[in-house]
Amino acid sequence: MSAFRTLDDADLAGKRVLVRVDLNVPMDGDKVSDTTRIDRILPTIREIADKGGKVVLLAHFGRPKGRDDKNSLRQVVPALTLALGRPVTFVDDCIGEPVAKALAAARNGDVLLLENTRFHAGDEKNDPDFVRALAANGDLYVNDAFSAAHRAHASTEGLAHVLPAYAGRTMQAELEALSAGLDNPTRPVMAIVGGAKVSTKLDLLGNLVKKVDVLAIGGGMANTFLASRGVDVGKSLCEHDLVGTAREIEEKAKAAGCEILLPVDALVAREFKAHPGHRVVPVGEVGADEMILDAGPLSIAEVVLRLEKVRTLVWNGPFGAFELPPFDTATVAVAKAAARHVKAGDLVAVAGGGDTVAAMNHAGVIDDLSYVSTAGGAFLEWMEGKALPGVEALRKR
Ligand SMILES: Nc1ncnc2c1ncn2[C@@H]1O[C@H](COP(=O)(O)OP(=O)(O)O)[C@@H](O)[C@H]1O
Ligand SMILES: O=C(OP(=O)(O)O)[C@H](O)COP(=O)(O)O
Repeated sequence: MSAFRTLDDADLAGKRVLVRVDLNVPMDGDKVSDTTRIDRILPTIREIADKGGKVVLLAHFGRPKGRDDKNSLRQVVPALTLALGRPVTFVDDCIGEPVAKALAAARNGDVLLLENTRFHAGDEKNDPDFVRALAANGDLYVNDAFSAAHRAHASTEGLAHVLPAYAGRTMQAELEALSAGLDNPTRPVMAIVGGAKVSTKLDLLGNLVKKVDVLAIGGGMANTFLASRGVDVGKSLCEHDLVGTAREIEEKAKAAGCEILLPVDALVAREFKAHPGHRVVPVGEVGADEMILDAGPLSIAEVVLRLEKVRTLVWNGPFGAFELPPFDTATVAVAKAAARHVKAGDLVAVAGGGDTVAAMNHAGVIDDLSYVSTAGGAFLEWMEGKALPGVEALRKR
């Protein structure tokens, strides 16, 4: 018996179904640059619509402080409509009159997308009044946003306590695939953690080092660790106030017998743009006006060599600013090496995260890894063995 109620258990016909999805998709200007998160929620949307429910999509975008055009979900409507092949009605708010009016005008099977839930501070605060305001426009709640399930927010957690709650098809599929691939991982296990969300992911590395044999660190995360070792990282993305936490993680890793791999060389540039004129330097020789934008060739070789030895790889966060060539070099080289090992049958490789998925697509390995999750932070927390609030709230009580 499933631990969750699923769409199989829901009577959807004629119901207003609040569906939490993750539309925090990578953008190139005002266009969605990778539609994986959109593609993965289509089965849930179609099933609810085809069974006669009114689909009311709830999602966040970015980390806005209040309402702003840059973080409006309106910009996702064309890509969602195209992928779904059905009209999507955009509603300019996620609570109150505008939603009630749009629902009154909607027919069974229609799809509505509500504006960014994070335009209201009550979402991230899981404020009971905001939960009630969201719930006022729904009869049922479906959570299909595994990739946001590590957040105990009103739209990811609070709603499950006030409306009949169900796991969506992607939520089910993610949990099943991750369990099948990683519940009993074959050792040695290597984790790669890179990317830009340093402050929110740094803390969880303290537990991750107890679960893995090697932790290779890239991206802005690596710069913070390099700074904690006294390396001058110039103008690189780096959380200088977290160098103490980075040091503590290194100590925890040592105690747990987990080896930490940091870049020894880097691609640096003065400007954050494609082909800006770059140089390869040892990490100790970054100029005061330069930024580390990718790992260098020696660092890539080191990680690729480890892939010969490890049997399981979990990966969140690119090694560099992969959207801007040539700073995709390390991410593409390591992704291709991982795919070769998966093909040879000597590696289970699972990668996840909004931008990581885009990076794996860019490297052309999306179908060659063992599993690609839409989740980054949530996937790492799941890997740590942490209970995810959005998942826990769905459990049958
Ligand atoms: N050295 C770097 N400097 C600046 N940005 C970087 C660097 N390395 C990686 N990034 C950026 O990190 C972003 C992805 O990080 P993150 O959001 O943490 O990953 P995910 O969405 O997969 O969880 C990418 O947009 C990439 O450009
Ligand atoms: O993109 C997301 O996570 P990810 O970058 O870890 O893949 C999720 O939408 C969560 O976003 P948040 O980290 O702003 O809460």
